[in-house]
Amino acid sequence: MPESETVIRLEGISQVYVSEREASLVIENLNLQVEQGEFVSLVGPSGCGKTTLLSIIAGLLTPTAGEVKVKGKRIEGPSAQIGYMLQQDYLFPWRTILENAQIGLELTGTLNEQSRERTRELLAGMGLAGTESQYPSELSGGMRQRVALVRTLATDPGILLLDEPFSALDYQTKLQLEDLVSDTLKKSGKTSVLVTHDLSEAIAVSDRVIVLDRNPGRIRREFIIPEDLRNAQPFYAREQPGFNELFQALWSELDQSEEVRRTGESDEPEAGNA
Ligand SMILES: Nc1ncnc2c1ncn2[C@@H]1O[C@H](COP(=O)(O)OP(=O)(O)OP(=O)(O)O)[C@@H](O)[C@H]1O
Repeated sequence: MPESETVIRLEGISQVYVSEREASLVIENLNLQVEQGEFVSLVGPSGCGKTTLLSIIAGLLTPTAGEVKVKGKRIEGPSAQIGYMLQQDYLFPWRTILENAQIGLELTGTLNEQSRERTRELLAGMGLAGTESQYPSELSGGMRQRVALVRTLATDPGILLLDEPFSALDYQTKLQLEDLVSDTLKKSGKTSVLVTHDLSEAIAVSDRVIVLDRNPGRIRREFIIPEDLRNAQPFYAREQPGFNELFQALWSELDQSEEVRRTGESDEPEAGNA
């Protein structure tokens, strides 16, 4: 088994948001490592700082304390090696599908015949061949989200940050897209961090699921997903033995996390922030 390589390293991350009325500690002394090719999901109660963490990893937000390293180098701003995909597709309605998909290439000055061809291939791989000259309004929600994924992958980032990318889709489309995304990212060896509220999605697509506490955001517990679940396609992982037990364990951890919030008590995280 090859030695793992740490791609993302968060060290002692704290984030305080300051408004006119108050300062709130949203994340406290959080440490996290994500290895090359690993798929990690972050789950936790609303407001525990999941999106804030993704923004910090993406270099869009400088943390109040601590540092982020990507492949050993400190992140100080947005980087071409990190792609970010959101709940909404944010496609430009006046651009065709191909023009939307290659916008990152234009912005990074890397649009050429070769990268355009690669984008066409990515569209075809997502079942979108033939839509290149159509406009976003002519596509379904699931198709648009696939275009958004192609746009993110077109610049070939090594790291993918996914902030609830499936949550606005109907259930069937969501399951199909989970399979497609998981398959595409695994085959291309990307390192991925997904934020989701859907526990079964987190179990089905991840190598590791991290449960966060709120007030302040800290790692409460992490779950390593067993190999047979990891090797199954997300759709079928849900039918594997052990899936329901894992779901219950995660649910219970989340419930306790909510309980901490409701009572205002501090609870020692079981797995620590390591
Ligand atoms: N720019 C900001 N300024 C001040 N407070 C902020 C800012 N962004 C987020 N917050 C606050 O920080 C906390 C964490 O927000 P964040 O969006 O990171 O949480 P989350 O876990 O992603 O939430 P959700 O699951 O609801 O999307 C929330 O209380 C939010 O109101």
